[in-house]
Amino acid sequence: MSEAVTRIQVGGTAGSEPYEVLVGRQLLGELGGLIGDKAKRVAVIHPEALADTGDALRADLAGQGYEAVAIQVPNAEEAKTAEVAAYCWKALGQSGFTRTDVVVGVGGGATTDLAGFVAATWLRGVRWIAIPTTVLAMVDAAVGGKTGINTAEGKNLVGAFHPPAGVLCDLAALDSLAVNDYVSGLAEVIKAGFIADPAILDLIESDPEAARTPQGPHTAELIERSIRVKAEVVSSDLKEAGLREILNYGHTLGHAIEKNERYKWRHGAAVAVGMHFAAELGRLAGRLDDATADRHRTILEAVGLPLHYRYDQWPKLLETMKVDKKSRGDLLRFIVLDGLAKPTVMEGPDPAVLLAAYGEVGQ
Ligand SMILES: NC(=O)c1ccc[n+]([C@@H]2O[C@H](COP(=O)([O-])OP(=O)(O)OC[C@H]3O[C@@H](n4cnc5c(N)ncnc54)[C@H](O)[C@@H]3O)[C@@H](O)[C@H]2O)c1
Ligand SMILES: O=C(O)C(=O)C[C@@H](O)[C@H](O)[C@H](O)COP(=O)(O)O
Ligand SMILES: [Zn+2]
Repeated sequence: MSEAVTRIQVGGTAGSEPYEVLVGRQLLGELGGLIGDKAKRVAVIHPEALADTGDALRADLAGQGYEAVAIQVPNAEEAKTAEVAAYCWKALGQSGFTRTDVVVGVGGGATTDLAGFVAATWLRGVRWIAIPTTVLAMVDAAVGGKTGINTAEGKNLVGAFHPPAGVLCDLAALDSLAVNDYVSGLAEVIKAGFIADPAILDLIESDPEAARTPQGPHTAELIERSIRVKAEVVSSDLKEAGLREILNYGHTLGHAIEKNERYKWRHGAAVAVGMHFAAELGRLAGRLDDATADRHRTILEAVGLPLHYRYDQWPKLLETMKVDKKSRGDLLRFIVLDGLAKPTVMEGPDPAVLLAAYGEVGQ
């Protein structure tokens, strides 16, 4: 018996085209309809780890009459570079890709960020469809239209807001994911819990060990709840004029750690440390109650996410945080909580409080 498909609408306000995020199994039958009949060519951008999936998709699309090409890119953050984007542009140019043709990004968040960026920049913007294959990409990266690549100076420093035409989250894809990558995605799920939907935290805390696997009893609900949080925020503030900044909870320090580790740490792991830091910052500034701050430690630790980073790296991390996209001039800005599900912006925190918060995180 096939499981039900959940459809979550995104956008449709403030001039952005609406699109759907589908969550379920065996969703590939939906792809042809999303691509549409104006397209002649389809480029399937996939990571090395999903070579078979990329080729199967290409063959399927060719069988449907499209001129389909598969573009294989490196795994993980190695794909989010100007060089790899240029490689993709070359492949599109060589296949005669026009404005009515469609890019499909299948993979984790690194691949969908790259594929979306390639689609945003090719001919100043062609349609693209995301097929996220990690928890993190399903609940966060593939939804909301932030696309981009890294530079030597930092994370996602080059990019564009370019929403997809549709997102297909096939839960079966999660079965082949390494446990480390599955757990990394839980950081963004937990983020959605702290900033907007505490029921997510309750579900994870009811059995943290089960939450670490796709076979856990709450997998679909956790993914759907997190997507709804993201969908609601980006639908009202696509270009991060205000509200959308709450999705950056834990990211100011998290991105600095990723850069410091030359992108060898998974994004979710770095964001977990960043959320621990943000919770301590909120607590020490007298905004966040002890129980909610402590809850960050217990839930992140319970699913196996890291809480700590190297104490001696603070000066470098502070320097990197200055180019965070939330910074304004010399003003550092952090998302903190005024309480559970009450995210807010903290501007220009006292350097002594920042250091004290890092004192709880560094070791
Ligand atoms: N655009 C956004 O709004 C947004 C939101 C959150 C995160 N991100 C970005 O997402 C990226 C992290 O994404 P991620 O955690 O998915 O990591 P990832 O894309 O690096 O994937 C992790 C690894 O798993 C492999 N993989 C992917 N799917 C697989 C599967 N089903 N089976 C086996 N292996 C598979 C990948 O090839 C890679 O080696 C970061 O670059 C982050 O900045 C973007
Ligand atoms: O969608 C958003 O907005 C987010 O901030 C979601 C984050 O989880 C994501 O990692 C995003 O790519 C970070 O954006 P950035 O603008 O800080 O690079
Ligand atoms: Zn993130």
